[in-house]
Amino acid sequence: MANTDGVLIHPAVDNGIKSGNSNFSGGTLTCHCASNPVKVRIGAQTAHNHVCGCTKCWKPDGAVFSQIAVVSRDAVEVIENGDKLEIVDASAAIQRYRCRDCGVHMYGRIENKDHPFYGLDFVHTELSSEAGWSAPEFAAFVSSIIESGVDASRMDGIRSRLREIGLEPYDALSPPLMDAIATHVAKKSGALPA
Ligand SMILES: N[C@@H](CCC(=O)N[C@@H](CS)C(=O)NCC(=O)O)C(=O)O
Ligand SMILES: [Zn+2]
Ligand SMILES: [Zn+2]
Repeated sequence: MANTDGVLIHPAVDNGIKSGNSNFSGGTLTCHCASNPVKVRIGAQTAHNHVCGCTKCWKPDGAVFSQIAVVSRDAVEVIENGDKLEIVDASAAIQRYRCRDCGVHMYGRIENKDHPFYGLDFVHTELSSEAGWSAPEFAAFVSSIIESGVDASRMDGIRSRLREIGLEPYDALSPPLMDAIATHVAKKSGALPA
C-alpha cells in the first residue's frame, strides 16, 4: 500500500472534510489583501465542489490542489474593490478574475454560450469565513499536478491519500460531469435528440 504519511492535498480537506449544510444560502468571498480586499457576494449554496489538480485553478500557498465549486452566475456579485480584478487569460474557456494585488482568484466565468457549463461560475469557498458551503466530493485533473512539478513517483501516495479522505481521484472531471459534457456535445451534433 502507498505511504500516505505527510501527503498534503489542500487545507480544507487535509484534516477531514466538513459537511455542507443544505439550508446554507451563501456568503462573502474575500481576497488575501490586508487592506482594500476584493469582496464577492455569493447569494446561493454551491454545487459540485471538488479539488482540482490543474495548473489553471488558484491554489493557496503550499497546496497541491485547488478547491473549487460552481454556482449560478446570477448569484455572483462583486461588492467591494472590483477595480482590482483582472482576467488571468481572456482566451481560456473559464475567464478567471484575480486580485491584481494578492493574486487570489475571486471567480471564474464562462462567456461562451455553447459551453456545457455556461451559466455557472467557479468559486473557491475557502475565501469565505461562513461555514456550510457544499463539501468537496471528488478530485479532478489529478495527473495534472505533475505539470506543476510533482514527481510522478508520488502519484500512488497522493491517489491513496485522496481515497483515504473520501475524494475519488479522476484525471479529468468525475464520470457524471464527463457524461453531462458528452451529452451536451451529442445534442449539439445531432447524435442524440436535442
Ligand atoms: N492539464 C491541464 C488541464 C487544464 C484543464 O483542462 N483544466 C480544466 C479544469 S479547471 C478546465 O476545465 N479548464 C478550462 C479552462 O481553464 O478554461 C493543466 O493542468 O493545465
Ligand atoms: Zn487581493
Ligand atoms: Zn482546474
